[in-house]
This record gives sequence, structure tokens and C-alpha cells, in this order.
Amino acid sequence: MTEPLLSVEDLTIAFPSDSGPVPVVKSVSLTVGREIVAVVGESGSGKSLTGRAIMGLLPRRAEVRAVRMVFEDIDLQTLDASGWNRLRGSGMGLILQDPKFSLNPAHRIGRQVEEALLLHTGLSAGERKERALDMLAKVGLPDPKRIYASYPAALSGGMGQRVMIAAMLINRPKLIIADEPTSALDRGLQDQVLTLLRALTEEFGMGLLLISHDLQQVSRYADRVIVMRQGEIVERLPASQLAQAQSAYTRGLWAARPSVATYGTRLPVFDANGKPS
Ligand SMILES: Nc1ncnc2c1ncn2[C@@H]1O[C@H](COP(=O)(O)OP(=O)(O)OP(=O)(O)O)[C@@H](O)[C@H]1O
Repeated sequence: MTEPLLSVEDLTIAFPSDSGPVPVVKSVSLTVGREIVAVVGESGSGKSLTGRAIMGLLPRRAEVRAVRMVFEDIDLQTLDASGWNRLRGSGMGLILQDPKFSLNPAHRIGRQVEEALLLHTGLSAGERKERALDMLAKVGLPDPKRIYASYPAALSGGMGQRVMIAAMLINRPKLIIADEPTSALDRGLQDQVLTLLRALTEEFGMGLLLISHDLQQVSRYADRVIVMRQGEIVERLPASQLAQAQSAYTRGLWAARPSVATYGTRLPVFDANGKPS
């Protein structure tokens, strides 16, 4: 593990209900350095909410408490709306599952890729365009000039996700949170996009928090893995040791990892002994 960029201690997230607050993330502590840390777990285990809390993107109703949530030297718990906006456009980036919901269909790709530069730097229009074209080429898109001038409807899913990655990385954030960044793509494209994310993470010296339900994928692309169940962390281990996990729950998830036959389906839910329930 490298020096942490992000440090979260004792994060708890609850939602109000008629019978009082219901905790859905319980006492989660984690760090991310210049590395890929994966958060895995069955559906509903609290992975996405943990990622969203770090980005300040939880629903208003959510009650969040943490002993510490620090990114570099910024205390995330003290940020106001403009502080979050500054941080999201420069220090941190979020990549979501489906570019269809992240790209604005009414705007050309170039404008969307450049947006962080427009909002957060004093670069001229010419400089922004140059950086955007470079970034589109860096994420492996053919003919960046044509893509720059296109609308999102002209792109395939894989190309859309590359555009999102270009838009997120253009202002060189230090930390990326990627929530199931490839689950809308077919298998071959998933590998391409993760290979790209891994290469850019290393090249730019970034940290990546990769939220995934695909343990096969995680074992190949992450450095460390945090396993969550019902809002709690049950195990932490190097990605290379997933096949030798200690907890029965992680072993159950590993045994149920997607194969070609089950690809695209959700992970089953397991009890504490790693048995499907
Ligand atoms: N806005 C909300 N209000 C109330 N409960 C919520 C809300 N959002 C999420 N939850 C609950 O919090 C729990 C954790 O949700 P979260 O989305 O973090 O799970 P996840 O591990 O990312 O699952 P998935 O893989 O299905 O996305 C779930 O039980 C979910 O029902």
C-alpha cells in the first residue's frame, strides 16, 4: 500500500424509517493510496453508498457519520456545496456504470470532455481543445477530431465509456471512484476498459476505488480488495489472494464469480457461512 490519498474511518450511513434510523453502512474504514482498491460484495451490501459518501453524493435523507473522512489534507465532512464542486472537478472523479446516463445527449462530446477544464482552469479555448483531443487519443478512441465534434448518440457503449474516462481524467484528478464502470459492457470491452483504467491509474499516479460485483475482474485488475456484507467490511486481502480468502463469505463469492455462462447476472446472496440463502 502507498501513502493514503483517502482515509475513511468509521463511516456509518443510515436512512430514516418509521422505527428510527436504519444503518446500511456500518463502521467502514478504508484507505486508498496510488493503487486500485476494489470494494466487492453482494447486491445491497453498501458498496455504492460508501463510494457516494466519499464523493459527497448521498441522498439528502442519508444520515452520515464518520470519525474521519480526509482526502489529501481536505476534511470532507466540512465541505460546503462549492467546496464539493471544486473537489469533484479537480481532485476526485466519478465514473458510473452507464455512459448513457452520464453524457448529455444534447451536447457535443468535445464540450463534455472539456467541461472540467472550463470550470476549474484558466485555459484558453484552443488549449482546452488540444488537451481534449490528446485525452480522447489517450483513451484509445480512433479519430479524436471526429469524436470531438460528435454527439453521444453516435457512440457505442464502449466508446461512450472511454469518453467518460477521458472527461473524468482530463483535469488529472488524484482519486477516481468507479462504480461498476463496465457492467453495461460486453466481456471483451470490459477487459479493454479496465486495462485502460489500470494503465492510466499507473501513468497518472492516481488512486482508484473500484466498486464491483465481479470478483474475477477484481482479481485481475485490483491491488487490494475490501469485501462487504450487509453494510460491514468482512475481509481485506490482496487481490492476488482472493482464491485463498479466509472468510467463508468471501470464499462463497469467489466460488460464485461470474463465468461466461452466468455473466451479466447478479451475485447470489450468501449467509455468514458462505452458503447461498
Ligand atoms: N436512498 C435510499 N434510501 C433507503 N435505503 C437505501 C437508499 N439507497 C440505498 N439504500 C439501501 O442501502 C443498502 C446498500 O445499498 P448500496 O446501493 O450501497 O448497495 P450495493 O452494495 O452498491 O448494491 P448493488 O450491487 O445492488 O448496487 C441497500 O440495502 C439499499 O436498499
